[in-house]
Amino acid sequence: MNTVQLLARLSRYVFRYAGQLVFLIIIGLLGVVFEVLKPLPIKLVIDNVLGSQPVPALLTRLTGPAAFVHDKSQLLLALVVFTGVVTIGGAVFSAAVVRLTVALGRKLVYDLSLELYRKLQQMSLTFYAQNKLGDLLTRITGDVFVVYFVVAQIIVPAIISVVCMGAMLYVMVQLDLVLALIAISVVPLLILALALFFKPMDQTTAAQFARQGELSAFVQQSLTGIKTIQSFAREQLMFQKLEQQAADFGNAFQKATVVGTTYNQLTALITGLAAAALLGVGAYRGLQGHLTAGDLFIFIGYVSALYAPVNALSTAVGAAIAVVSRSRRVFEILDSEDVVPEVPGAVALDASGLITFHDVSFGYATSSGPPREVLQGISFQVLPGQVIAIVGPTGAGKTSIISLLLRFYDPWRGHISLDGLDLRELQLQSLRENMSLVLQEPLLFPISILDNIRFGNPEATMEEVVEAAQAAQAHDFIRKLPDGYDTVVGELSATLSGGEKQRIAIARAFLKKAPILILDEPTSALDSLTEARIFKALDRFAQRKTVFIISHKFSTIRHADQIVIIKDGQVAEHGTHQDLLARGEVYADLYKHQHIS
Ligand SMILES: Nc1ncnc2c1ncn2[C@@H]1O[C@H](COP(=O)(O)OP(=O)(O)OP(=O)(O)O)[C@@H](O)[C@H]1O
Repeated sequence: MNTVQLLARLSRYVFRYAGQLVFLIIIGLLGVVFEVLKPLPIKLVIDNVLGSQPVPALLTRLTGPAAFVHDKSQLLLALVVFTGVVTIGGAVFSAAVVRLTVALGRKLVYDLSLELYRKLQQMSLTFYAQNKLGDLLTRITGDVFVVYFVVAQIIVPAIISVVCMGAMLYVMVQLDLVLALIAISVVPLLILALALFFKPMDQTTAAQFARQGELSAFVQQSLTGIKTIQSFAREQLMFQKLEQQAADFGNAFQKATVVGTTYNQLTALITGLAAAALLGVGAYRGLQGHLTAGDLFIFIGYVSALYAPVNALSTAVGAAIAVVSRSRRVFEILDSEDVVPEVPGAVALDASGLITFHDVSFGYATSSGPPREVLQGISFQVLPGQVIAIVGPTGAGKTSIISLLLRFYDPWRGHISLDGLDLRELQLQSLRENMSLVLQEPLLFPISILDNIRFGNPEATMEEVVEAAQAAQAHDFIRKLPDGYDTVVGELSATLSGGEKQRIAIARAFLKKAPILILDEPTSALDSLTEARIFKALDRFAQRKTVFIISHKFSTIRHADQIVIIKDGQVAEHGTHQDLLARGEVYADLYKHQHIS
C-alpha cells in the first residue's frame, strides 16, 4: 500500500466523525481570523495615532460617521480594547481546538484499538508463531495512535495553516505585490526540500519503529522468563543482549531524528532567509513611499507569524511520514489473512462427540526452509462417550493432533470429522463450544478464581462451581486462600503452585458442559492420590462425553476404551490396554519401562 493509499485509508476512520471534524475545523478557522487581525491595531496606532496618515477608507466604511476614529485618544482607546479582544479571542479558540482534537482523537484511537484487538483474537496460531508478542503489544498500544496524529498533526494543522497563510498572503498582496511575491517564493523551495527528504525520512522512521517493536518484544519475553533467567543466574547475559537491542534501537532513533531535524532546520532556513529578504525589500519600498510604516509593520508581523503555519505544515509532513510507517504496522495485522478460515454457510452443531480422523497429515511452517511434516496418515475413530488415550514419545505429535481437533490449524491432507461433518464445514465458535480443554501448562487469567473456573460457563451457579472444584480436588485449597473463590490470581499466576493451577484448569473444564473433553497431560503436576481422585470424579463428570487424554502415566491410560500410540508422527499401534500388552511391541515396551523405573 503506498503513502497516499495509507493516508486515504486512515482518513476514512476520521471521516466516520465528519461532523465533529468539520466543527473542529470551523473553530480552528475562526481562530485564524484573530491571528490575521493581530497586527492590524498596531498598524493603526503607528499610522493614525502616532503618525498623521488619513484613516483607512475601510475603517471609516465599517464605523460609519462615528467621530471616535477621527479623535486620536479615542481611537487609541478603541484600538487597545480591540487588541485585548483579539488576544483573548485567539487564546479561547486555540484552547477549544486542542480540546476538540483530543476528544475526537480519543474516539478514533478507541475504535482502531478495538478493531485491532478483535482481529488479533481471530489470528491463527501460525500468525502468533511468526510474530513476537512484544511487537504486537507495541502496535496495539502505541501505533494505533496514528489515527489521532492524523487529526492532531496533519489534517487540522494543515488546513488551518493553509488558510492562515492564504489570508496573510491576501492581505500582503493588497498592501504590496512585490513583497507578497517574495513571500510566495518560499513555497517551491519548501516543496523541493520535501522531495529531497521524503524517502530518507520514511525509511529511517520505519526502521525506528521496527527496532522499537523488537526491543519491546525482547523486554516482554525476558520479563516473562525472569524466573528462568534468575535461576540460571544469567541476568548479565540477558543484559548484554538487551544492550545490543537497545543500541540498535538507539541508532535507528538517532538516524530518524537527525534526518527529521535536518529537514526541519532546512525549512526553517528557507523561511528565515525569505523573512530577511522581505524585511530588507519591505523597508526599501517603505522608504520609496510604496508602504506606510504601519503597512511595513504588518508585513514584518506576518512574516514572523508565517513561521507558525509554515512550521506547522512542515511538522505535518514529518508527522505524515511517521504516521505512514506506523499505520503500515497496524494495517499489516488488519489485512493479514492468517486467520482460520470459515466457509460461507458454515453450520452450528450440538455434537454427540463422534470424531473421525481420516488419513490426516500435517506439519508446521519453519522460519527458514520448507515446512516440516509432523503427522502422517493418521486415522482413527472415537465413538460418543468413549475415552481415547493418545500415547507416545515426546515430540511424536500428540499435541498436534489435539490442535487439529480444535482447528487451531487445518490438516495438509485428509480431514477430521465431528458427527460426520468435516470440521471445516462447522462454525469455528460452534466447534470450540463443543470442546473443553485442559492444557499441560494451564493458563489462568488475572481475575478471581471463581471467574477463572466460570470462564467456559459464565452462567454457572456457585453450587455448580463448587461441585466442579470438588471433583477437581481444588475446593479445599481454594477455601483456605485469603479470599476463597474471590482470590484474584496474580500476574502469570505466580502465587499458585503448578498442581493448584492444574486443578483449577480441570475444574474449569469440568464446568464447561461440552460433549468433548480434551486433557493434555492434565495431571502431570499432581501426586498419584489426587490424580486417582480426579479420575474417579471424571468417570462421573464425563459420562456420555468423548474424552481425549494425552498422558505418559499408565495409571491414567490403562482404563481408556482405546489407546493410540503415536510414533514419529504415525499411528504405530492401536487397541485396548490388554490388546496392546498382548502384542508385546511399542506399548508393551513403554509399559515395561515405566513399571521397572
Ligand atoms: N508451532 C509449532 N511450530 C513448529 N513446530 C512445532 C510447533 N509445535 C510443535 N512443533 C513440532 O512438532 C513436533 C510434534 O510436536 P507435538 O507438540 O505435537 O508433540 P508431542 O507428542 O505432544 O510432544 P510432548 O509429549 O513433548 O508434548 C515436534 O517436533 C515439535 O517440535
